[in-house]
Amino acid sequence: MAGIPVVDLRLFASDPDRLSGELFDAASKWGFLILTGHGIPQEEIDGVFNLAQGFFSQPKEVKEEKWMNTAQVGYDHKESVTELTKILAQSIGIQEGCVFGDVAASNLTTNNLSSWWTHPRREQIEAFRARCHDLSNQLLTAFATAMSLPPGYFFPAHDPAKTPGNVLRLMRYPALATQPETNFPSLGEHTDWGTMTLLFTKTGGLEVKSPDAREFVPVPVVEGALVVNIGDGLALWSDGALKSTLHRVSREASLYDQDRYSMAYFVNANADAPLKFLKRGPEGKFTHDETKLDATFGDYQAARMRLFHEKFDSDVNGSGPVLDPKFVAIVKSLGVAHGHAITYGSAGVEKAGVAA
Ligand SMILES: O=C(O)CCC(=O)C(=O)O
Ligand SMILES: [Fe+2]
Repeated sequence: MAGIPVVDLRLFASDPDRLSGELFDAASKWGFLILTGHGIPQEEIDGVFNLAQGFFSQPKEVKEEKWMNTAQVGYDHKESVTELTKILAQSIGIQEGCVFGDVAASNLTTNNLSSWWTHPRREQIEAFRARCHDLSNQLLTAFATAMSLPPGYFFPAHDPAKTPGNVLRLMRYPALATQPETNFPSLGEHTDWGTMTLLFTKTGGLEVKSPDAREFVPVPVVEGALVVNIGDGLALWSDGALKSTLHRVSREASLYDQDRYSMAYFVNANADAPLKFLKRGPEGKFTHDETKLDATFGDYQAARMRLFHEKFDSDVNGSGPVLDPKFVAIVKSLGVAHGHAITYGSAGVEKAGVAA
C-alpha cells in the first residue's frame, strides 16, 4: 500500500484543478497528507519553534502564571498518570501546551498569557498565525473547487471575528526518564474536532490509522513540509467523503529521552455556523442534503466533547447542556466523533486527560 500522500502546493499556481484533485484524493483516502511548497518560510517556522522551546524551558511558576481560559488562550498540560509518573522526567504530565486562540489578533493584548510573552514575541506569533490563516484559506478554496462548490464556499463559516476562531497550540512532550516498556502513547488516539489541522513537527512519533483501518502508520517527517489533516468538520460537510482519521503520538516511535515539540494550527468553523451536510452526486458534484438535520458547529462541538467523555445520557440532572437525543444519535452514527482519552495498554489506566 502506498504511503501517506505528498502534495506540492506550488501546483496551485499552474494547475489549480489538478492540485485540488490531488488534495481531495489524499483527504478522501487517508485524511492526512504531507504538504510541500506551502510558502511559509522555514525561518518563520523555526522562529516559532524557538519561542516554544524558550517558553517551555521556563520554570513551572512562569508557565503556569496564566492557565488556558474559555477563549482558548494560555497554558495547559494534560494530567499525568500516577502509575507512570515514575518514568516522566518532569512532573508536568505527558504533554504541555501554550495556546493562542482568541479571535481577531487579540493575543497581542490579552492578559491571559504569561509575562514571558512580551509584545515582540506575541507579534511573532500573530505573524505566524496570519501565515497559517492564509494557507488554510487556500486549502479550503482547493477543497471547495474539488467538490464543484464556489471557491469561497467555506469562508462564511470561518469568519475570523467570531468564536471559537482558529487556534495555534505549541506543544511539548517532555522527555521520559527511562524507556517505557509497553506501548506508550503520548497522545491517545483521537480525531480532531475542527475543520482541519495544519501540523508542524520536527520529530517522528505521529501515527495515523491506515485506510484499511488495520494499523497505525508512522507519518514521516519531511524537511520543509507540514502535515495537513482533515478534522470532523470537513468530514461532516462532505458526508464522510473527506476522512477525519484517528491519529496518536507514540513514544515508541520517538526518542524517549528527548523533548518532542510540535505545533498545531486548528482551523475551526464558527460556533454559530450552520452544520450543513452535502452529498455527492454524479460526476463528483456536492449539493445540500436536505434530509439531514441542520444544527450548528457549536452544537456539534458540544456533542463531541460529551461523547468523548461518554456523558450523553447521564447528565440530565447534572451540569452542562442536555443535548437533543436526535442530534446525539446523528453524531454517534457519523463515525467521526469517537476517540478515546489516553490509554496505556497493560498499565491498566483508562484515562489521562483529553486529546485535542
Ligand atoms: O503532536 C503531534 O504531532 C500531534 C498533535 C495532535 O494530534 C493534536 O494536538 O491534535
Ligand atoms: Fe490531533
